[in-house]
Amino acid sequence: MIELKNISKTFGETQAVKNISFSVKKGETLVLLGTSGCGKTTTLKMINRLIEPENGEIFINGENIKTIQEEKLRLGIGYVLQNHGLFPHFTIAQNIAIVPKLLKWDNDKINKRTNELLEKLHLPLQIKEKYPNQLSGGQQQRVGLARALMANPPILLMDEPLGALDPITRNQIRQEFLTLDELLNKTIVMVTHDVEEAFELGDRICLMNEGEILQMGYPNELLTRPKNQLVSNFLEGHKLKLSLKTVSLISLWDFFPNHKSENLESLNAESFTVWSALDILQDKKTIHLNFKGEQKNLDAIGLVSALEKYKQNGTE
Ligand SMILES: Nc1ncnc2c1ncn2[C@@H]1O[C@H](COP(=O)(O)OP(=O)(O)OP(=O)(O)O)[C@@H](O)[C@H]1O
Repeated sequence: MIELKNISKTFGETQAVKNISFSVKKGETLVLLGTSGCGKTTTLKMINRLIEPENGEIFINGENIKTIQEEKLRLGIGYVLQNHGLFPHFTIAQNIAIVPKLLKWDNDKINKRTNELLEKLHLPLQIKEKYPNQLSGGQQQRVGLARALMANPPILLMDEPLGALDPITRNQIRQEFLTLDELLNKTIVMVTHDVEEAFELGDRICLMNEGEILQMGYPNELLTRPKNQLVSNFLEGHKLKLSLKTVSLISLWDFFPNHKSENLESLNAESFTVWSALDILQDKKTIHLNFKGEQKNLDAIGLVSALEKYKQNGTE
């Protein structure tokens, strides 16, 4: 779907991107992860030609993007900017309608689609007549996403979409991203410096450093088979949490104590990782779970002991 071949970009003395190549499959979310200044944003902006590379080529669906007229290219690519990028003197409705106006949609169609997206993104319809600075940071960020999704582009580029938000709002919107139907079939390239965000949202991760790719792979691969010490060091402080987030409850199922739940209402074990189960167990003493017709009760001690057994079994 998107393919970068030997791409480089230099600004004056700074080699921002050094001969990188990667591809993103249709429907996949690829996260560009790395510390500030490693070349993530420059890479992203070369995909919609906001920046032109000096070497290399980029293809979308096999077509070299140099041969596609810039405006036409950008109409097929939604772009969510760092700090939302809304125009301050436009109302929310006007901000959201920018691309549909270029596509010459009639007002009725724009209005219907706007309402549909505001609803899906949990935004009240009254905000349409407001200006960006009358909205909270989280609402502005959601509007930025709505604007990018309006014309339902097959590709979405997102630059630190949650960067300016407090951790709680950030976490909340992150969860919404994971379930939003509008994002399900999109090919997404997202930039972040937040390791947990990358592991939660990315199907694959491209870890960058000083304009180069350190490692590209599935979250689990980076965690369990880091290519070198730099990758390992980058993930070091997050390893425990990330590994708990990648272990699912069903992989521990056989190690859970085998007494039946008396409770008729139980949760599907398939929806949980060890991390999310621990999160619930902070408030509740026991979780009632079901998996393939079996029911079990789980408390924090049972969970930790199952995790130990799982590790001893070498299944990690
Ligand atoms: N227009 C520009 N002119 C000069 N230097 C630039 C320009 N854009 C980026 N750079 C430099 O290129 C390097 C890569 O920048 P880039 O914005 O791609 O990094 P990044 O990984 O996205 O960082 P951040 O997370 O801080 O946005 C940095 O050293 C930056 O200072």
